[in-house]
Amino acid sequence: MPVSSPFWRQSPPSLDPDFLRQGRQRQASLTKPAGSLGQLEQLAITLSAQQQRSRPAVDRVRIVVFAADHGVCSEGVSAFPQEVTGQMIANFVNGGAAISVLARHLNAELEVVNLGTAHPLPIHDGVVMAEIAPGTANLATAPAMSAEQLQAALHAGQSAVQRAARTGAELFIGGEMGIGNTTAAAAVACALLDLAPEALAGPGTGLDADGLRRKVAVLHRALQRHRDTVTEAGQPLSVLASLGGFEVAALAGAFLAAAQARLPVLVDGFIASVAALAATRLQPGLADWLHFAHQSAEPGHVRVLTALDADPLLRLGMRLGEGSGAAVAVGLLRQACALHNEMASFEDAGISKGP
Ligand SMILES: O=C(O)c1ccc[n+]([C@@H]2O[C@H](COP(=O)([O-])O)[C@@H](O)[C@H]2O)c1
Ligand SMILES: Cc1cc2nc[nH]c2cc1C
Repeated sequence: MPVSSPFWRQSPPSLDPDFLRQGRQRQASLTKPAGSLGQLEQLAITLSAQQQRSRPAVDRVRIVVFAADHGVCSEGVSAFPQEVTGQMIANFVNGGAAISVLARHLNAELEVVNLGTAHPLPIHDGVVMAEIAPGTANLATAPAMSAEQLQAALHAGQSAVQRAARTGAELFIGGEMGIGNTTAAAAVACALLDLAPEALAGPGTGLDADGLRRKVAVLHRALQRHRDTVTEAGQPLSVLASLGGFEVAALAGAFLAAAQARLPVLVDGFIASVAALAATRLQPGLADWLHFAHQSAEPGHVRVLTALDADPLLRLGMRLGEGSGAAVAVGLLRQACALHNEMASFEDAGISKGP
């Protein structure tokens, strides 16, 4: 039997050109001046080509929150203590977190995947256990994870997408929860974009000026510690293993697997976008499958979005993670589909066409 390459080595499919053409023609036929629905027009056209449906829909939304802890927390890089990661896992499944509320109101399915927390948790029904280790190692002093742990995280992302596809999801949202993960995400982005920590580090959950200076110094040490590994060939994977987090790697795996399953992805904030950046560095064709929901208040996000050539739908000053910004943008995708699918054409409505 031939040995197949791992899923992250396989190129995502390209968008269906027939549906792209049909979608453009339909938008041009609707009773509005050409282009007057702005970004909503291309959104509907792209969704139509992604789903290979002339009438795209995002009624069935699957939100997966990947949670994990970070060894770098021992450097004092977060305003919150590490045990909050596990406590929030409980809050997600108990229905009290922001993403729990948004998922309920969207009638979306919410799944929580625990990739490894440092503090023991009571068993919670409804949490998918995919524990890799009780958190990553401290990325300032050691590789955050081994090659095997990286593969386990990528596979955890793929498995979540396979479960989503089995339930007939029409849109995938990958959320994350992990105290300290803005440090890991900033480190990955610095390495991939060759930018200084000052450009990517921000307050995260609410660091003060002293805390932010400490975070920048930790990032400098981390980049120095890993300078040989992160400049090797096969870079995105070595960068993720040296500097990432389990949830960042799982998101990268999930995005790649979603594209392979022809499942459109709505990307959330800073951490999710860094995962998208690593994944598109691995497979540039992934870009066709990603929609960007919002620009986070985390200052480094804009650098990452620019590198991805992304034009996010919203700018609300959100900086929560969990998939919350993406969940808030689902309404826009639904409205883009409704307009595309239900508006009358000039011909049907008997309205004179312009230029
Ligand atoms: O998504 C964002 O843009 C975002 C920006 C800042 C913070 N967060 C969330 O806050 C946590 C990480 O913040 P920190 O300060 O502990 O690194 C993690 O659980 C993220 O989901 C998320
Ligand atoms: C309370 C809290 C909720 C979160 N959700 C995502 N990141 C978070 C960080 C904190 C601190």
